[in-house]
Amino acid sequence: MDDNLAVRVTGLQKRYGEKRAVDGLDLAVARGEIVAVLGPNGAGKTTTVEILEGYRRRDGGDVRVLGVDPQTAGRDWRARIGIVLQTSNDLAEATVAELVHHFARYYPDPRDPDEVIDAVGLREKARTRSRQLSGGQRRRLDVALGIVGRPELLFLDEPTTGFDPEARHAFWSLIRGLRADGTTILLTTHYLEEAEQLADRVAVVNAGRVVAVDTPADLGGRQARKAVVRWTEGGAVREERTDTPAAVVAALATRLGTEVPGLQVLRPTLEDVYLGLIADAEAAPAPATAPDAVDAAPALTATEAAR
Ligand SMILES: Nc1ncnc2c1ncn2[C@@H]1O[C@H](COP(=O)(O)OP(=O)(O)OP(=O)(O)O)[C@@H](O)[C@H]1O
Repeated sequence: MDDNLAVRVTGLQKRYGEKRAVDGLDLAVARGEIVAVLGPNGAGKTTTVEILEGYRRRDGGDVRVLGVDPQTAGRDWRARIGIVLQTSNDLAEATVAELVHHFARYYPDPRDPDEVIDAVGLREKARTRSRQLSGGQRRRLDVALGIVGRPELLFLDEPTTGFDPEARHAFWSLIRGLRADGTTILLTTHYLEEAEQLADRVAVVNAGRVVAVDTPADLGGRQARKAVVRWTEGGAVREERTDTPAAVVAALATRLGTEVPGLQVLRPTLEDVYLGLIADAEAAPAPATAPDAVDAAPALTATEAAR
């Protein structure tokens, strides 16, 4: 059944007391795909991921992860998924190498622990105790422990929070390498650039349901949005909305000379589109079923230098 799907969630419900944390969430993740789940604080992302990981029970809906219901899954299933947990304080005295080697022994077909330590950029820190790592280094250790079991499906909950830009780029390369190996990845993030860099598709969650799911390029009709060409003329900023910005720029260059003063071509960034989707979702009364796409135009704020 749906053999090409690593994750299939339909009508997921989870309440904490009166609070509906997840409220009819649908999501499908194909094998080999990277899906980023975006959404504001409290949208229900972590609750959903924890249900998929088998750490929380649901109140309703159907969930299949690698073809199995996580609520009744056993050890074999658990060995096929990778979860990036916060490093336990109990293990603070162990070194990076000890921890990665130790965790590898829990799995039937682990990756080489030393290769994993290299892959997350911790070779220099292999003999360092985990309590002596910086926040970003500790997170890389978390990732190492999540992937050492060679999971078919990896859950990453806000994996690069606290990373410096260089570490974040190194982490993205690591994730692309895992995808190239065929690993399916479900990640939550608040970094829109991270979603754009890594995800094949993004799912936007608001108030416990998915309000849009698409490729980063097409989310919310992004490709179809008009560009804005902006320039300075006669001391004033002028702009034109257009489907053909190159033609507008060429016409301007002919009219004003080759260097058009203050020239900018603006297109909506993923962040613009995301913020527009959330604003629309919050403005709308809760629908009976979540719409696939919302096509109101968010503000254009991004700048893309014209060539
Ligand atoms: N154990 C809990 N008990 C009661 N309420 C909870 C519990 N865990 C989460 N909630 C509530 O459920 C809602 C969804 O929380 P969740 O952590 O899933 O959101 P999130 O999208 O992951 O948010 P963030 O981006 O802040 O991590 C929130 O309103 C939160 O306060």
